[in-house]
Amino acid sequence: MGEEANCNTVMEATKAKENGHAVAVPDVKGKADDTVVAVAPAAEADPRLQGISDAIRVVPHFPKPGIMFNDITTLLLRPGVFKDALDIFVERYRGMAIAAVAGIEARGFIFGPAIALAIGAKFIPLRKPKKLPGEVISETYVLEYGTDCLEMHVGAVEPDERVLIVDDLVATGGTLCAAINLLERAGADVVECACLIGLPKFKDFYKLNGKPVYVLVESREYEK
Ligand SMILES: O=P(O)(O)OC[C@H]1O[C@H](OP(=O)(O)OP(=O)(O)O)[C@H](O)[C@@H]1O
Ligand SMILES: Nc1ncnc2[nH]cnc12
Repeated sequence: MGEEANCNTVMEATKAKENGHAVAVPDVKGKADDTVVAVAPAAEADPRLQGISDAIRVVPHFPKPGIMFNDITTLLLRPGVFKDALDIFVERYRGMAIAAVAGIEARGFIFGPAIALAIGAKFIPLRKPKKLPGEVISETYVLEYGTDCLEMHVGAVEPDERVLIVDDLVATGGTLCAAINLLERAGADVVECACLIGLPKFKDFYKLNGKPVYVLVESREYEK
């Protein structure tokens, strides 16, 4: 098994496997991992994924030059596609004894609560600084430029509770790493991270700090 990525590095790719055949995932750190895990269903096998990809608008040069912004608000305007995305996650996580879904502010709040309700789990908001009124624990993380911070209420999660982390998109993985750290510091058992969108080189299934990251579609690098 390969060395695992940590929160100060990019994610490490793994070999993925579904229906008996391994899928080689690009090795973003230059070192492959022999871990064999499941992947999201291929677009050919699940037509819902193409619809999800098509419903996400790519906005060039937002919020700054050079960024191809993946805008999920266009997907939200299409209830059938929105539901498809939620259904895929619910189909995956139902029956996995997940006690809590932790959503990352802001866009993780759009998907996380619906998934939590559907699988019978509680919802934990992981918020940006100074938004939560109670006692919090905080985790600072590095962005492309500068730093940010996530906070969680003390007592939101019990030790050993199985937790799923939800966000809309994984880019560098810094945000998910901070979320994993926050939950693990509180004693939670982070089962997996789930995102609608991953950067192309991180698509399918890979690990971050030892935790699987499940991604439905890769981000498009062009305008539609
Ligand atoms: O993998 P990373 O490089 O950490 O980037 C992914 C994060 O970036 C976006 O949030 P953003 O920080 O823009 O916050 P917002 O949703 O509050 O606008 C996105 O919703 C993820 O949370
Ligand atoms: N390209 C992108 N689109 C939307 N949100 C993002 N967060 C980080 N990179 C992003």
